[in-house]
Amino acid sequence: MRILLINPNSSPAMTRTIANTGKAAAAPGTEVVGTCPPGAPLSIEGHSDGVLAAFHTLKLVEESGPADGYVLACFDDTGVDAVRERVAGPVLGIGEAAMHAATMLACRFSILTSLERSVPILEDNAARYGLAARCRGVHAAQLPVLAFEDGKSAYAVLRDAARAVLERDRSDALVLGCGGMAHLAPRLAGELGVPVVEGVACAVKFVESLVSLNLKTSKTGGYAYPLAKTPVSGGGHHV
Ligand SMILES: O=C(O)C[C@H]1NC(=O)NC1=O
Repeated sequence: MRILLINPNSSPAMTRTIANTGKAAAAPGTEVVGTCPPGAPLSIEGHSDGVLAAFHTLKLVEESGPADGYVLACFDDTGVDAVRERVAGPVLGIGEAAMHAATMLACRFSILTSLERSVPILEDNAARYGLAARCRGVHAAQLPVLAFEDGKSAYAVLRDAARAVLERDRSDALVLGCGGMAHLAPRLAGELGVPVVEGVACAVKFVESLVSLNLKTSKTGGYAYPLAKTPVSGGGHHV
């Protein structure tokens, strides 16, 4: 099978990190094609970056060859609903994937993301997924997204913030709330003593499973293919 793994921001370093993480998680026989949309913001920090990234991601999907499944590797799950309308295969964002995985491992989980501005977006997503009761809190390490490209300097800040969050929330699992943190998960797991859930690998494995079960995105409701736009003949009169 072929999974298109899209980093919706245009950071080359983060795209490499995400692609490497996805390829390492995939089973033999699963081709993971890692890419990012040219023209998208270098990082996604808040609503307007998200709108721009979703636009360019949608264009990239439409210009890419067919894939059996899709992973969108921005923790805000940017553009997931729109891509689901346009393709047949399963589409999963790393936020939704990681949150669901955490509920299978722990009673309560916390999310640690980059900046405060992302927190309300992720809180709203957890509620939309029906997981607000299991998510004890969403917190920011107060590091810009691109800071995670230099794992060394960001790691200590992230680890200390994670310890504080787990203690404050009394959570028993931690979800990494940024695609750029993917490569830091194994080391954090070793130091924190709780499951550290990272969405890129989770999303690739979930999509892989759905494809292997021949399960695709439903086309009878909210994710139906868009209708062609045909103007009413003689239309254009304003009443
Ligand atoms: O908002 C965040 O921090 C997370 C999100 N931004 C981004 O460029 N990739 C992400 O996963």
